[in-house]
Amino acid sequence: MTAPTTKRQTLLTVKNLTTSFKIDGKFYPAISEINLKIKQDEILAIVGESGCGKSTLVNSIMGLQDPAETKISGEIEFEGQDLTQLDEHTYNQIRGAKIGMIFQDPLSALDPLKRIEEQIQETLIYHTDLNAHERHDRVLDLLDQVGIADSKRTAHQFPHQLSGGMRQRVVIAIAIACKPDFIIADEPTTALDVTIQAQILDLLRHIQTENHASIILITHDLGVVAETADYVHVMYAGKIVEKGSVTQVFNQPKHPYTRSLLKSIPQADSENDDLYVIQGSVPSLQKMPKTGDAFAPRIPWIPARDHEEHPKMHRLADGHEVRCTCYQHFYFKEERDS
Ligand SMILES: Nc1ncnc2c1ncn2[C@@H]1O[C@H](COP(=O)(O)OP(=O)(O)OP(=O)(O)O)[C@@H](O)[C@H]1O
Repeated sequence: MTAPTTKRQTLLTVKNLTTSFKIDGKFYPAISEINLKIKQDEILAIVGESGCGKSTLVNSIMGLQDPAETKISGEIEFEGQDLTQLDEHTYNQIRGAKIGMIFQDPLSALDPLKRIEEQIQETLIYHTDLNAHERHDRVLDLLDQVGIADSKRTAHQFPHQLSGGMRQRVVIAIAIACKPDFIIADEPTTALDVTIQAQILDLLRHIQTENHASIILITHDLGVVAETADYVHVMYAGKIVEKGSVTQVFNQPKHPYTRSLLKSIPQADSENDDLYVIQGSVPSLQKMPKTGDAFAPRIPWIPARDHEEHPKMHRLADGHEVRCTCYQHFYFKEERDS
């Protein structure tokens, strides 16, 4: 983990971002009031369970949503440009060159009919002036960089001839081909075995240090956050409910959702192997309450008066913020019952 400093330059600033999807002719927000900053050389983890809006957030940053079905408001400032205002042509020049993307499932991210070399070369052809010879060298160099031992052989193979971990290394090679300042990794280890997961996380950390890249790491796994990130934003029902350094959030979690997530991580030294289960689920977009704390229905033993009607972010310490004042009154149900 990189020690947080305040001297680095801000690379990406998201201001008051809302992304809504059209469902049966009406727009419903999937994420709203999103404010975040990422500086050079930082790894920011976005964590939350399925449906809380993590992918919507990164797809909005990457401009990957269908404009006919999506409404975006707010600003996404990257290297002095507001990405929400870009046309498709300009976006294409940024994607791949300045922002690299690593997807969850390497198999669907790769073209099954093309050799690995051709797939890496495509990015180089689009974004660089390298000649064929230089591109070939760069492909081998990239495969070396992502820890593929026999780069010449792998360059010649098709995706189905590689293991899941090798395929994800290839996807990472494509993402870093043009040395982007910024990488978005959307659940990069979810489809992989536990031992391979650790290797891929090591690789991401290595790339961040070597290339001085900033990384947004999307995950539902707090273990991954603790291992890899400098900062963490916890999302619930389309909003950031807690943000801070990994140390702040892990040592002094405040929001009831963060505390529940942390309680769900199996403890190596605990005699109790049962996982803590947070009852309920993230509401669908049509059922999302317009006011009140969206997490309140999952902690019904906390009285309504302890939640804010329009929950705001509250500053707890430098960089550490929590949504809604309910954290001041929260306790786990078992604590009351015991
Ligand atoms: N194109 C779309 N049209 C309509 N609703 C959508 C669309 N994409 C996502 N949603 C809805 O937006 C909400 C957030 O989804 P999103 O995929 O961003 O969550 P997530 O946290 O990334 O979940 P997962 O971990 O399962 O990918 C969900 O309720 C989802 O059903």
